[in-house]
Amino acid sequence: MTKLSVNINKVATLRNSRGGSIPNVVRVAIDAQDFGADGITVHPRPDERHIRRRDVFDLRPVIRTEFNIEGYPSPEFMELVKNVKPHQVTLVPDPPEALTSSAGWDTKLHLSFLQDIIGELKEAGIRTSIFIGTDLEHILYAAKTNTDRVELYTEPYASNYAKDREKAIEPFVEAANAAVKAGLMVNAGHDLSLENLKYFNERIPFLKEVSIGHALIADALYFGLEKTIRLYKEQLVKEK
Ligand SMILES: CC(=O)[C@@H](O)[C@H](O)COP(=O)(O)O
Ligand SMILES: NCC(=O)COP(=O)(O)O
Repeated sequence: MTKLSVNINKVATLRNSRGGSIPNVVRVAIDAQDFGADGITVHPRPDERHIRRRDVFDLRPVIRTEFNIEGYPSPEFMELVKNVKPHQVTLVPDPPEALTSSAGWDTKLHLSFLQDIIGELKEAGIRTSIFIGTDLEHILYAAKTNTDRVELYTEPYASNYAKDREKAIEPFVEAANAAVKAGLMVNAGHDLSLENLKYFNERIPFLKEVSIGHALIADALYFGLEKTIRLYKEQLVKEK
């Protein structure tokens, strides 16, 4: 079954808005795993707008599922992840001022850089994933980086889902098949939600993991975290 990694960036956003420790990010990570999350994802951005460096160290010992840390592989980021040693690092090409992640890597242009970074992470015993779009050449070059996985950037799917879901999913099915053919495993994330997740998972049945944060935390404001995680997990159950 496709694993659900809950991204708790937005819990930290709420906490930081008042400068205290409510909601408690570590408590939410513990409870999210108790409620069925298969992993916890964080994206410690350089400006610490939500997840802070301190959070990453505080979270590590309470992760009994999988810890996925996303980010641009700056020297500071690499020092952090090699220190913390999460199960997986997802490399994202975001510039420091990015509002959110809005593109995957040009793996052809950055091949040598990514090969070096992935070599360092693998040497540290960390599974690697590259955040990527559906350009088939980028998928092929991702395989040349020696990464374990790619994470398909799903915002274009989410934003076109309501208009025409068959059209929206097509490039992702093609890219996912090309990735598997190139020996890569496939993750996915960004703007996945209760509305669009089930169809995405049905059409790409070999998906290893989805990481979901913004919509899931927003849904938790209405349904509560436990019910919300259950609802998202239900979207990932494969029909017999
Ligand atoms: C890589 C990705 O698509 C998301 O995890 C992104 O990291 C979300 O970042 P924000 O929570 O800062 O929007
Ligand atoms: N890698 C995607 C992720 O972790 C969460 O993205 P979003 O659900 O907050 O858009």
